[in-house]
Amino acid sequence: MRIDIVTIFPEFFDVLDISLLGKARQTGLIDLGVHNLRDATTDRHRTVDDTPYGGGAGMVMKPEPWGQTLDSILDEKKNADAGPLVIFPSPAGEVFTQAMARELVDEEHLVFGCGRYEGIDQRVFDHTAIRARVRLVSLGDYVLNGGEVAVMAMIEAIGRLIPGVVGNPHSLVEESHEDGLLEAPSYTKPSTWRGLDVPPILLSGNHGAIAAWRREQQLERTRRVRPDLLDRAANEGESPSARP
Ligand SMILES: N#Cc1c(-c2ccc3cc[nH]c3c2)n[nH]c1N
Repeated sequence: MRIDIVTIFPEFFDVLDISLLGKARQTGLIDLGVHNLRDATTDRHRTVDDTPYGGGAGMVMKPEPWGQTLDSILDEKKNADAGPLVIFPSPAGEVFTQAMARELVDEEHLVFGCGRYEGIDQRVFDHTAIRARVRLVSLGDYVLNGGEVAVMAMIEAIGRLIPGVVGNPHSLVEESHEDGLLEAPSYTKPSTWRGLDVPPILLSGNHGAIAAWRREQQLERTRRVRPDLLDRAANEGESPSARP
């Protein structure tokens, strides 16, 4: 997978040199390009923002540096459907979910555009949508100062699903949200710790009973902590376990 990131804080993504994603880059599973939006400016101060038309607090990101930077990433010869998917993190976007991560891991090329200030001039989204598929995506219902944190989270959630990135692919299946439920509690040695025992079923060796116990734990935890996930599954006509 090719990933391009447009940002005014390129050093923010230095962390993608380490851990599993860093290894994925070394082995060629992920090809990453980070583009400093200020490199597309022409003034001495490398200005990327200006005051908003219509007034209002804060500053808006100018369209010109975005247009020039995206020109260097998007292949004009490809039609919009054949080219990369351009994702702009935005509090006004569709909420990012594990299902979306699973959908996006099949993309050959993702471009992430990190806004700052009060956001990006709307014409950047409109013009980009002429030449590429565009999605505004939100990390959740809270306010961040820019798109970089959201892009980091999305890249990790998507990148770890690329075959070969995570050592044991089976571990991807038994995680929260993979089957529409929260994961069951986990335990390891010692069997007693500070007077707290591991549930005896987990020491029984009865794998069928262990699987049933874990399933019940998932359902109980999801009912208690995230009943909305059960509602979502019901509305989508799926049993929580029905993950494609
Ligand atoms: N994704 C996401 C976001 C943001 C966000 C994204 C981009 C910019 C650019 C300026 N401020 C931003 C906030 N806030 N909350 C979320 N869940």
